[in-house]
Amino acid sequence: MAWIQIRINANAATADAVSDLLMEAGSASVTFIDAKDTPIYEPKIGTVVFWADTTVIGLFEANHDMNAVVALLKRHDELKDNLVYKIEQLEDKDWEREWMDNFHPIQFGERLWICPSWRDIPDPDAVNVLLDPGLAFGTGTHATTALCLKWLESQDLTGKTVVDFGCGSGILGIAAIKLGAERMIGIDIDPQALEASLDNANRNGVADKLEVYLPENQPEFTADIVVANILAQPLRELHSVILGLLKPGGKIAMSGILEEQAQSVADIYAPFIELDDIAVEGDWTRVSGTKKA
Ligand SMILES: C[S@@+](CC[C@H](N)C(=O)[O-])C[C@H]1O[C@@H](n2cnc3c(N)ncnc32)[C@H](O)[C@@H]1O
Repeated sequence: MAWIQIRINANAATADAVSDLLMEAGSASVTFIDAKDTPIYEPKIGTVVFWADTTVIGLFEANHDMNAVVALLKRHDELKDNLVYKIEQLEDKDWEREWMDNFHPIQFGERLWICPSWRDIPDPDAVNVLLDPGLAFGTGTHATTALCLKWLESQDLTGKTVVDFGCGSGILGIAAIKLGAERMIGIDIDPQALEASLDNANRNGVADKLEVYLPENQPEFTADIVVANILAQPLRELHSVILGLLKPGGKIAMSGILEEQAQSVADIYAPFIELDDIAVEGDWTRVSGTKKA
């Protein structure tokens, strides 16, 4: 099917209203993107926070009357005199397939492969994780996930209990199980991430070793290993929660940390963790170490 999209320059105050108007105008989907690459640190659960410069994109069938869409948007008080937008005809292609076509098996370290579940496994003798991220984050293509996967691949996980804090697709915890861990506990604020993690655990035949929880439901326990690929701000703010999940002598790897933020994360964890050297991949880093007794 052919599609047409409208991109509207909005801000934190208008993005929600623009989205509502696009839906009212018949948009098949509305997407928000950061116009200026400014990270938003974790909002409180139940709140929606937009970037100061947010682009709102509405997708319509190609024959939709876009003049009517623009007219509707201009009825909004803050948009009527300064609506900045761009209408683009999209190439007619199968967008879902396009994404799938671009996701290929990737190797991490010596043993580990992340394989899209719809592709052939390149090396049947390797440690293979079959993955379909669904609506959750985590395919292995992002440097932050890659930093954690390489770290997990370098550890002896045999018989260990692993916490995947911010589990997304479950990629890190499931890789840990495939690398020998006995039990994985996934924690995420997003119910879709818990669902994707369970689906991927089933796909890999390891569902009996995996438990997933929203933070408010997680039981009390401590683990041998914690991996947390969230962002620097929540890693700093939640340091006592995250450290509370780790046994003395246990190991932790954290990512989602930009290079300029790494020292501030390391400083907060240094009193409790014997830190390794900070690992860097592109703009992103990994802070890791061993919990002091
Ligand atoms: C960057 S993704 C990482 C997904 C996957 N672990 C990976 O490495 O690719 C971050 C995940 O952390 C979750 N998250 C963010 N803040 C969190 C918090 N405070 N507690 C638990 N999960 C959180 C998000 O919902 C998201 O699924």
